[in-house]
Parts: sequence; structure tokens; C-alpha cells
Amino acid sequence: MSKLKPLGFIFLIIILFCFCINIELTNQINRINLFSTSIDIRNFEITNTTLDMAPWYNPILNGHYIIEQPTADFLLIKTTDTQFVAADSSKLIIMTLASPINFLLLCILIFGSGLYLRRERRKRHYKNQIAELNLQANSLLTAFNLQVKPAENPLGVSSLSQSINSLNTHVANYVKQTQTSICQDKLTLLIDRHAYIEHIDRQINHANQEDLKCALLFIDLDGFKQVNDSFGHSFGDEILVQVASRLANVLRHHKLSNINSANQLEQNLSRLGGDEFSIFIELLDDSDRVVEIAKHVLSELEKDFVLGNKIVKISASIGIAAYPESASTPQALLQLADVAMYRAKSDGKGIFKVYSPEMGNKMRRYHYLLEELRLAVACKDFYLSFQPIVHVEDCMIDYFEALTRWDHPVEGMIPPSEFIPIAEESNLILELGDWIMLESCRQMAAWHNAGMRKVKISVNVSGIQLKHRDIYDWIMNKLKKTGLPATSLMLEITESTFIKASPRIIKELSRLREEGITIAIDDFGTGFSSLSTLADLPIDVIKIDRSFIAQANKSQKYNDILNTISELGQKLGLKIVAEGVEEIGQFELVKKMGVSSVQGYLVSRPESSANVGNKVLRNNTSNLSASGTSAWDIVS
Ligand SMILES: Nc1nc2c(ncn2[C@@H]2O[C@H](COP(=O)(O)OP(=O)(O)OP(=O)(O)O)[C@@H](O)[C@H]2O)c(=O)[nH]1
Repeated sequence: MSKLKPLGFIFLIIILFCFCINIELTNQINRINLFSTSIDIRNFEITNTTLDMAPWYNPILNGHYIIEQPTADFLLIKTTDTQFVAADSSKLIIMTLASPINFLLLCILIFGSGLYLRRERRKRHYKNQIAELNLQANSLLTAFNLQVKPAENPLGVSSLSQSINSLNTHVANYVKQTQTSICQDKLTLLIDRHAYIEHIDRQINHANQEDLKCALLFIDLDGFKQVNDSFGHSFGDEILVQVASRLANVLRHHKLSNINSANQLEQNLSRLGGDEFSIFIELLDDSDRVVEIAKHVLSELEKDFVLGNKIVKISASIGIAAYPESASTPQALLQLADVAMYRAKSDGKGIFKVYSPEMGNKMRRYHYLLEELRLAVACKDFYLSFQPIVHVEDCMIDYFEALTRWDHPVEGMIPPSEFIPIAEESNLILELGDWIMLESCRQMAAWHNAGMRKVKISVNVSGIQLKHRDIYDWIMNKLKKTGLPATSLMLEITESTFIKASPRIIKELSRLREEGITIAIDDFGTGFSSLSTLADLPIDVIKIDRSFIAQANKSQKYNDILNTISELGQKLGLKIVAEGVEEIGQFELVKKMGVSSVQGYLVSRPESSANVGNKVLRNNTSNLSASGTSAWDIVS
């Protein structure tokens, strides 16, 4: 079709040209009639006008005729029906063509044709370019794996426009997806900490202008590590996804939702990382509302999590910080809510706490002590105290418990109950524990050499040490270094640590027992271990927690528990030690129950090694050399 167009154009031009020639020729003929000067004219008389001459000239020549002669062709020009004049047709034609109007027309036609052909060439060039672009677009579509409806003309403009549209949509979706995924947690699809902080920042600015109050909930799952350890990480992942969905429901229920119109993500709920989530309340018109929301979150998370055929129960601890009361920046709000959350954890877990400045002070002290502890551990700035544990029958020394003391140059004595948990959380306990074990063994080795052959030294070992040290090699190495016999060493491990101990740790403790080292379960009664598990643990001694001793004389229930533990221990062939005996009544009670040894202020406070030396070695030398131990005078 497109090829026919130029032909049609040329045909049109030819017709136009002929038409013009015809007009001009007629003009010329008319001029011949009138002036007939320059042309050889002869008069003809023809009665019969039906001349047998080229009939198709007729319409062009307007009723005149061309006569072919041997010398030249003549045009018979009809003047009347029977009168003709003859003109030399070739001359006539030359004159016709040479007329200015025809020349001008010819020029216009040539110029027009030139323009037309140029335009056609350009069109062809563009078409080729579009075809080339189409090929490139198609290869892009294939690379992006995009399907486009086949076009009528696959190399035409409409196909190109279709491809470009499709690529355009793809790029727009890609940009949207990229922007969304940048700020989204991959597992739960909630916004991440970074996007959440930006959102809170905007909300706080708004609240500041409008004089509004906001609040932030910091939610941390309790014991989530246990879930991972027991069921595997992918199971843990599923729980996290379900937690996110339950929190989103709470948000909707309390109409706290705020969906970002650009990426369609909820902005008031975030997974901050690990098992930590946060909810932001943009408008807190009533402080009871935050409490109501926190309680709702806790109750939602306490419901059973069902995964396949497994049912898991978890809980969460929540810290709450409010704007503007607690803090005025997103980071500070999160930090203080985190502090409050830690308080909720330390107060028993599964609860919520609203931040108060007193909590902040505690946090600051924590960080201060952590830094001081680092220095103290590096400088070995501690000393040991020794508390005797005596047999109830004769008050002879059974063993000494080594207790670490930290005399801070500015703060004074810092109790172990304050610095040991910090040392454990920061793993500084590993280095500190090395020093404690070495010093305890060294001291006991000295006393052993001085005659205290039946007395043991008891050293506390934390769960962190059991986990990170190869405990068998570690202990045997210390004994070798100090020369202390294995039978003179006792290790105290808390009940809660025993519950969590891996089979590897239990095996290593059994090997130490085989070497002659005594293993005691410390703070017994506080870790909720089932009594039946006692039979399987590699232990020799049960140390009953001081809380039972303190209650036993006042409460029949505690009295019964104490009795049961004591009886069970005796049946299992374990030695029972009562901790925290402070009164003579308690001493008498535990003695009656069959407890074999006691520890507590009634017997002695922890003493320095010098005092122990004075008391045992100087005053009771004869007793010591005969028995390998000495009576601890409890009245002195
Ligand atoms: N399955 C899974 N676990 C994760 C992910 N991110 C972090 N965790 C685990 O979550 C646990 C978080 O532990 P913590 O919060 O420190 O401890 P916890 O056991 O919850 O104890 P408390 O918080 O003191 O109650 C760790 O064991 C992490 O390995 C995750 O994306 N998926």
C-alpha cells in the first residue's frame, strides 16, 4: 500500500502536466488562428472530418487533428466545421513546452517531487529506527521476563509504545518494591527500626506543634532463646510471624493503625530486631489507655501458639515510655522504654512497666559499674573472703566457700549480688572466674599444706563459665598449677544452671566427679527442678536456699518442704547443707531434720584468709594435726 503512494503521486503529476500542456497547446493554437505568423500554415479544406487519425489525441487536441507527413507532422486546426489550417506540430509543441507557465509548472513539479521523495526517504529512515528500537525494547522485555500482548505490526510505533508502557510499569513497580523492601523486615514484613524511628520523629514533631501526648511500648518476648533451642530456628521464625500478626490485630482493635499511603505498610508497629517489637501510640488522650493496650498485648501473646502439632506458650515483657514526660526524641523514647522493659524482666517477666527516672538511674549505674568492672578485672582488683561451713554435730569445719569481694576506690564495697550479674551479662565472668578459681585453689593448697587436709574449698561456677570453658580441662589445669588435690575442691553450681546444662556439660562434670571433685547444687529450691531429676545429676551435695531456712520456723508449709528435701537427699545418699542459718532455732531445726552441715552468720560471716589462718591454724594446731580439720568456735 505504502509503495503505491509515490506512484499515485507521480501519476497525478503527469496528469496535471498533461492538463497544463493541453491548456497551453490550446492557447498556442488559438494564437495561431489569430496571428499565424511564425508557423507554416496552409489551408485545408476537408469535407469529411472523420479522419482516421490517432483518436486518443482528440480530447487532448480539442477537436483538432494531427496529420502525419513524410517531412513533418502537422496539426490540422479546425477553424470551421469544414475549414482547417495546418501547423507544424513539433514546432507547436516546442513552443508549448517553452512557454513560461509550463516551465514554471515543471520547476514546481520537480521541486515538489524532490520534497516529496525526501520526505518519503525520511519516513523510511524513521521506520527503520523504530524497528531497531522495537528490537531493543523486545530484548529488554525478555530480559525482565515480561509478557506483552503481540501487536499488529511488531516493528511499528504502537508496538514500541506498548513495550515502553510495559517497561514503564515494571520500573515503577520495581522502584516501589525497592523502596518498600528497604524499610521492611524480611521475616515479619513489619517496618524495621530505621523506618520506625523516622515515623516516630514525624509524629513527635506533629505532637509538639499540636501539644499532644504519645507513648511507645517496647515488647520483648520472654525466653525466646529457649523456643529456638528446643524447636529450631525456623519454628522460632514462625512464632515471630504470628507475634507480628497478633500485634497488628491489637493495633486494629484499639484503632492505632497508621498505614503509609506510598508503601501500604503499618507505621505504628515495628520489629526492632530479634524478638523485640514496638508499638507507637500517636495520640494518648488518657494514660489509662496505654495500660489497657499493654495488658491486651500481654494477654494476646500468652495465648497458645499452634504450629503443626506443636503448642507453645510464651510471654512478653513490656516497657512503656511517654512523650513528652519521659523523653522527647525517638531514640530516647526507645531507650527509656527498653530500660522499663528490663525492669519488667527483672521483676519476673510477663508484665509491663512504665518508665520512671529511678529506672534510668539504675541503668546509668549499671553502665557505670560495667566500665568500672572492666578496669577492675583487668587489674585483678578483687580479693577473696572465706565463709566456713561446719558439721552440725560437732561444728568441725566441713569446707570454706570462697566469696569474691570488690572494694571500689570510690564506691566502697560493692556487693557480689550487684556486680556478679553484670559480670555474667558482659561475659567478664570468664576472666574474673579464672582469677577466682586460681586464687581459691592457691589459698586452699596453702591451708592443705598447713594441715587442713579434710577441709575443702568451694568455688561458685556460673552457667556462662560452663558454657564457654571446657570445664574438665579448665579445672584440672588449675589444680595442676596450684598443687591442690582434687578431693579438696568443691564446685557450686546453681539449680537454675543445672536445669539448662547441656549433656556435654553434665558429662564433663561427671568426669570431674570421677577425679574426686565434689559437686554441689546451690540455691536448691529456687530453680523449680523436678526432684526426680536429682537422681540423674552428677552431684554430691544439696545446698538448700536460705529462703527456705528463713521461713521454716514460721511456716509449716516451708517446714514440710525442708523436711521432704532433707529426706530425699538422704535417701539419694546426698549430703544436705543448709544455707543462711542465722539463729540457734534454725540450727536446731535443721539438725533435727538430718541436715549434715550449716552455713550462715550463726556460724561465721565470711572471713579474710588471715583471720581464717589465725583462727584455725594458730588456735587449734593440735586438733588440726589429729583430725585434718578444726572446730569452728561459733560463739567467738
Ligand atoms: N527464630 C529466630 N530467632 C531469632 C531471630 N533473631 C534473633 N533470634 C533469637 O532470639 C533470641 C533472643 O534472645 P534474648 O531476647 O536475648 O533472650 P530470651 O531467651 O528471649 O530471654 P529474655 O529476653 O531474657 O526473656 C536469641 O536466641 C536470638 O538468637 C530470628 O530472626 N529468628
